[in-house]
Amino acid sequence: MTETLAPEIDSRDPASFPWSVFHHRHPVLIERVANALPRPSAQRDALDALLVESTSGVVTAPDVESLRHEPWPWWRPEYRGVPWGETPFLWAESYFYRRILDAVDYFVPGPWRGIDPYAPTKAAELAGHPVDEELAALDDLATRPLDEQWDALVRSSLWGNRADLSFQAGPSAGTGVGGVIADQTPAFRALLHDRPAGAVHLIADNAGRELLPDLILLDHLLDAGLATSVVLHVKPHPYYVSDATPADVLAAIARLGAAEGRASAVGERLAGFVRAGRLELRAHEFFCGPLPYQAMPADLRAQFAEAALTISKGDLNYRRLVGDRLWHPTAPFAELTAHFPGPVVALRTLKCDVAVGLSAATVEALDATGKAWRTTGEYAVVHVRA
Ligand SMILES: O=P(O)(O)OC[C@@]1(O)O[C@H](CO)[C@@H](O)[C@@H]1O
Repeated sequence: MTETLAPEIDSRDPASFPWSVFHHRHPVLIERVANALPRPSAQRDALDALLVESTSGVVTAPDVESLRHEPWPWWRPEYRGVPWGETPFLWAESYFYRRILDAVDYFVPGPWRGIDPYAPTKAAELAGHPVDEELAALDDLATRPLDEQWDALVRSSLWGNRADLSFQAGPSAGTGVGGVIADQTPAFRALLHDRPAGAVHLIADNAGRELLPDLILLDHLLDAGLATSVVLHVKPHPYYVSDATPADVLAAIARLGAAEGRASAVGERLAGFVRAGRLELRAHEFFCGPLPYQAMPADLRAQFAEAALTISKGDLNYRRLVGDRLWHPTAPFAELTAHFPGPVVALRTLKCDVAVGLSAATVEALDATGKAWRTTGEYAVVHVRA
């Protein structure tokens, strides 16, 4: 049993990955948000002020009016006046993204309310040529044996997580795919193929090139009778850069429907599943909160308790699932996720310091490469807690 809690991650050390996120990645991001749309100068000023505050200042109070949708304690008033780097990284990053929405008047009644600051980048990604190529590959896949199709769909959902737009902006972007360093794909397969079909939930991560393969996987589950229904949990509003919102799901389904070949059939089928209530979209406020999943509210817990299986996508969901702590990388995934109210599968590429569920030999081999294997996105895991 992993009895003692490992230290919570923060961003105070200039040599650390979290520090580089605040000091290298965020300036690029702020610049992009500031320039992707023609913004009034007050918004530009607020974005610049946020960058200065979060890299060299102390946490200031949020715009309380804009937090009216969310329980105030999530935002930890006790961190006011504390240097950002000394607050937990999970909290600080979440709060940073929340404050970007304040800076661009996302919640303020008026013309800017509800305008997703990341929409231009998301739209460009969805319209891009690489998406056509990726979707065209579906035609060939249809001719392969079912087992191979399943593996390919899982792999594509897994590696789709690499295409997160925030990651692309960073200085530590990896080159070349390293591989799956803990692979419980057979157990994942068994949970769906060797048990009576039930409701499958998927906690989405990024829009665009991650959400497309996620939707294709969900379509497969419904079409092949591996799930009776699917629930897709997305963010109720923009959050970490490319995080999927309900609008992004609808855009992705439309993109599939407008594509050529098999992708188009998948898009039409997905639209039909939505109409028939077999694919349900949910967007709980907790998904934009700065807390680990262990602290999820009772109503959300009850939703997952009803699922035959929940699939958790991506790095941030993984951090929230196991806890954003410097666990020993061999700490068992099943133990750290025992709090989750039902079977759970994590499909994640590694993009931060959190690593668990690895064998000692794997950790030794990765350490011996001398690479920052935890943060480059070159490595991935498929973890299962049945
Ligand atoms: O959840 P995702 O999209 O896979 O990854 C999000 C993420 O890579 O962005 C952060 C840096 O901004 C990381 O700390 C973090 O986990």
